[in-house]
Amino acid sequence: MFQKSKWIRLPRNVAVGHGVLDEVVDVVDDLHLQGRPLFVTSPTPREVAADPIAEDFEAAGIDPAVVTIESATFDSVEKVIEVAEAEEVSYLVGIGGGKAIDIAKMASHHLSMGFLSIPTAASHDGIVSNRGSVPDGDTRHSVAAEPPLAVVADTTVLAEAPWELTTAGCADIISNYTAVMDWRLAKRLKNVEYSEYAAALSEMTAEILVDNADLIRPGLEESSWVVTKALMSSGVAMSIAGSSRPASGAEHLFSHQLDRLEPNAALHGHQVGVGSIMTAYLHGGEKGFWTDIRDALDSIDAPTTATELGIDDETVLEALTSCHEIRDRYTILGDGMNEEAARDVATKTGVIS
Ligand SMILES: NC(=O)c1ccc[n+]([C@@H]2O[C@H](COP(=O)([O-])OP(=O)(O)OC[C@H]3O[C@@H](n4cnc5c(N)ncnc54)[C@H](O)[C@@H]3O)[C@@H](O)[C@H]2O)c1
Ligand SMILES: O=P(O)(O)OC[C@@H](O)CO
Ligand SMILES: [Zn+2]
Repeated sequence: MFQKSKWIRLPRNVAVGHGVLDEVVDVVDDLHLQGRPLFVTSPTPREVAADPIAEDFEAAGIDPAVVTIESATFDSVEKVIEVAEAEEVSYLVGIGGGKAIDIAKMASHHLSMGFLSIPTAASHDGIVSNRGSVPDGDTRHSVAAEPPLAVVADTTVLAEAPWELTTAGCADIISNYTAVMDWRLAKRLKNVEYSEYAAALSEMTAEILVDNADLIRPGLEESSWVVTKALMSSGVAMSIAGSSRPASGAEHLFSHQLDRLEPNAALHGHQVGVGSIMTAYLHGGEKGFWTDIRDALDSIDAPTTATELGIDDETVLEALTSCHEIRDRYTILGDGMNEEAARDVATKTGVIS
């Protein structure tokens, strides 16, 4: 007897493009959200977007509360929850990079409140996803969180953000190739839950981005359009899967471990991109797919080596040999690489010299 069932939670409104930051009040109105919002932001995104949006709310007779967070930690989530309760707000708005949006969606989840996602950088594929990611003891990966009711992604703002944030978003998408390879491997070897739709969407998203690499150039608003659509599509793949599997495999384990070994050394997207070169090599052997991944990253100015990440070779090896332990997620790393094998893959792919 067929007994399978699931919920797929997706945003109702997605406003993307030139100048849509001016339409946040309209989006809220369209969702019939009442009461006071709490803006969850960080210092630069506050100046770039949260303050101008607050002025629009004030002009509409709504007085938003604002909380600025500095880091993606459980303390930040707690702080947001406390402010939300003290200020008696009705819904949350995450405005910023991946960290501000993650904190907002995790606090919303705890508070059972609606949440809007307003990215100020096309740097990560958590804009739409129902996942939130903060370090937790020895672990570092995303957990279930509130998906946004709406996304407002202004390509003017995203194009003005530092270029490396956009290249990080591209690399987060390019890493979908190896994430899906790991997912299929885990399905074959461990019979993990798998969605062909989510996997296909994730791969197609990476494919379209790579096919449009010529359009991805600094300061070009069309680049933000191309990259943001890919980031949202990848987030939808995660929501369909009900997990980050379509967008997170061993390359993400590697990045999460780097975050623990050397916090804030490089952007999330850049780290997963470099990880993806190495895990593609492990999947494909000496002459294979890994050069396509490296060349795709190179074509959009994303790092392809440890030096470009600003991380030393020994830290790369330590992350490679230990990252399989930080999460119960079967990947090409299996039960872990030894140091010799790690040095071999990192050297042969040119990640270390
Ligand atoms: N939940 C998910 O599904 C998911 C997916 C991918 C990544 N993530 C998480 O997202 C985080 C990475 O996101 P990130 O790379 O955006 O990091 P981040 O949020 O730290 O942003 C990087 C920097 O860019 C700044 N910034 C943002 N917009 C700017 C703008 N317009 N102008 C100038 N500076 C701006 C931020 O203030 C910050 O200093 C990681 O914690 C990662 O785990 C989550
Ligand atoms: O579940 P994790 O590994 O945090 O992945 C989420 C996101 O970074 C995928 O791009
Ligand atoms: Zn990611």
